Amino acid sequence: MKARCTECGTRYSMDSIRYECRCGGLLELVQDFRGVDAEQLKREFAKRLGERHTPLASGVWRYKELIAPELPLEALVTKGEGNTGLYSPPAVTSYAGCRRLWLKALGENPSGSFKDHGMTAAVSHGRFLGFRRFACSSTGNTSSSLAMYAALMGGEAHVYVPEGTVSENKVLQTLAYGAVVHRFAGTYDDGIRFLREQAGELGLYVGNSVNPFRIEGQKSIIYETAQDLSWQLPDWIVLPGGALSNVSALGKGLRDLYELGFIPRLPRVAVVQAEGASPFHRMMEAGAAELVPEPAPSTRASALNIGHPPSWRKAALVLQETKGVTVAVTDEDILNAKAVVDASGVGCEPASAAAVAGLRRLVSHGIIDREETAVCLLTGHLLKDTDAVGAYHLGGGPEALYANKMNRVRL
Ligand SMILES: N[C@@H](CCOP(=O)(O)O)C(=O)O
Repeated sequence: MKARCTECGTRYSMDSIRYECRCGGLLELVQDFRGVDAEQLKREFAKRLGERHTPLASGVWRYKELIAPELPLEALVTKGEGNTGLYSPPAVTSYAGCRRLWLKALGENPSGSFKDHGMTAAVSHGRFLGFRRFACSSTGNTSSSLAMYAALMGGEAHVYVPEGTVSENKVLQTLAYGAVVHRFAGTYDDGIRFLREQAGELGLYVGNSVNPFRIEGQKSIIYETAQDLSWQLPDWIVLPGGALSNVSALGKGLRDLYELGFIPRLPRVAVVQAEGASPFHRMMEAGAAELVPEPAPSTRASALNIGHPPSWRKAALVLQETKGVTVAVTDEDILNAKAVVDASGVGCEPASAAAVAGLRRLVSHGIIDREETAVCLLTGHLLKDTDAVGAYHLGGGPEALYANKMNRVRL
């Protein structure tokens, strides 16, 4: 396996784990698709949709040839991740305002978030290299996913979670999977800095998105979405932006599909940040070449509470390649959009709803045309943050749209 620095182009052989280049740039794996018969692969991917109880039944490992061809099947740590629903509820489409909208419900993954797509790849690779101890910095979804896969393979998980700003549901889920939870005063960004400096010394395999194998697994999200839509992607892919790993993985997956001829053109990408944690949006809006980190990010969409997203350079490249845009939305916009997604029967956590809120704003500002079509990636499950649900529906949230449906009755 080979990796290349996304900034200076230096190449590395990946016989051991490496997260960054000597220049400090992030790495990406180089896949060699020469000799791949795309039509034959498409048929194979369609056939695997009917598999059950084999590693290739997973919505990640279905695409193994494009993700980690060298990993033996026995090395895979998998729980049937992927295979999530793609829905088109009319209420959400009319709320967003575009002609056709699909919601990719990534919260239906085994640990309840999109992180499972990447984590099955990272933990499988770590196990293949002989690691038993895994680590991450997290706002809660990465930690739950890492803890689940580490437990499945009989390994240890050490997770670094900021104190006070992470949904308790996620912390409890992580603890329940058996992880050692290290809480600290600070943000996700501090945890990443700590692991970048200490993981090697401590013998820890890092499952964050600075790990290029995580990104390889995560790119299957767009493979699966494209396959769900018979390889006809809509005009726009809209997704929330925190650490921006989902944007870099989306970009890599789109490049693969285009290069292989699976899709005839690249859709445009819209990245939505929460106003209180929007360093990437501010950089793009200003046309700046460097990201200025936010020292104290703050949003109710806790998964987006990130001031220094490690993948910002990769994400900027994706926007350049896809003629993409960014937008920031308020917490109020996010929670109102979430109430609409929840009431449609699909449901999601607050950070995911940022995608719908952002789409609505982009349509109302004419940046996305009303006649265009979009997929919103809903990154996490409604039950990931029940405090947000309670505050909105029972605590007189920003616009207690549905609160009047809660009756207290005497029977
Ligand atoms: N919201 C994320 C932040 C971590 O991002 P990662 O892409 O580095 O794993 C979380 O759930 O922890």
